[in-house]
Amino acid sequence: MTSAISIDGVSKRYGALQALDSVSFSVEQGEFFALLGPNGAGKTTLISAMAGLARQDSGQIRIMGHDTIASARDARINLGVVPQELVFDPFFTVREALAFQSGYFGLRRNDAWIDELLFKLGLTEKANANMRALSGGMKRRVMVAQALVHRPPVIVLDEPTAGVDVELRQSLWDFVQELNDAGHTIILTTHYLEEAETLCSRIAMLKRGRLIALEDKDTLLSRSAKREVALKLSGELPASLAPWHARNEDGRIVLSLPTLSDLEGVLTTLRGAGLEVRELSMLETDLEHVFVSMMSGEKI
Ligand SMILES: Nc1ncnc2c1ncn2[C@@H]1O[C@H](COP(=O)(O)OP(=O)(O)OP(=O)(O)O)[C@@H](O)[C@H]1O
Repeated sequence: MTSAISIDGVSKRYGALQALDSVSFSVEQGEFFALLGPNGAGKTTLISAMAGLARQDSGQIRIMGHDTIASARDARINLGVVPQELVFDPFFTVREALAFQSGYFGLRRNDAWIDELLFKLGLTEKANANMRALSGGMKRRVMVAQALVHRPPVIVLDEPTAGVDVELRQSLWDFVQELNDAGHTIILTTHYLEEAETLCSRIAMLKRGRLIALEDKDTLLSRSAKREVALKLSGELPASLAPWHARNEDGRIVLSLPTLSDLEGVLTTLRGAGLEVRELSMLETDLEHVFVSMMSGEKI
């Protein structure tokens, strides 16, 4: 099956700044994929190149098999991008904005789908309101609707929940999840790691324009999962275990073990030192921890 998105050796410079450095990866059809990275990592640059808004210096991007440069129009028709910034014409009503966007894709009779989008995104009552009169969250919903007017199979959301309240965030995710269930491929960039953790099945991480990780969420989590152990002891931690001492937390000593099987040795050492283990628990690792570790260059 053709990949939804295939990115092959894509590089882009802005003057002396290498915004993207030989980035390659593919997103398969039907995936819910997360693209994570700190500010300035190159996420928006990559999305702009996918959408044909910026041109890479080298490398190739294909959307549903269509090259974003050689077959720009076919590539664009297959892609819906919800931009990070709110871009709109303040003089249009919501419905007009969506009709205009449909026209851009050559769709003249698109009212039924526009009505459905308005309904699904809770915008029905705002259909005839001017864009400038909408709250930020409502404008954000219109951005999502705009990206979907041409029913693209591949949908990219560039930090869609920035500045969006909890309730809207949840309804937005329900809707995006519905689209994914219906077979749409979703690529999401977000700073809310818990969103990526709950929604996405595969995660790519960019750092200074380079792809530093690309893995199944579960693999990524299990790479460092459950290797921290919190202990309450009857006395001081023996000096021989000091190298594994990560921190103290809530009156407990947290050890960071290279592998889980090292726990056996730890317990033997503690017994040998005549110490009683009053409490022992494994600490769960969440994506946030993995992310921060990888971004700080720490080995996990
Ligand atoms: N048009 C441009 N001209 C010059 N430099 C640019 C331009 N667009 C982006 N950059 C630079 O390229 C780098 C990557 O930016 P980009 O916006 O792609 O990162 P990002 O990962 O999307 O960050 P954020 O999370 O802040 O949106 C940054 O250092 C940015 O300053």
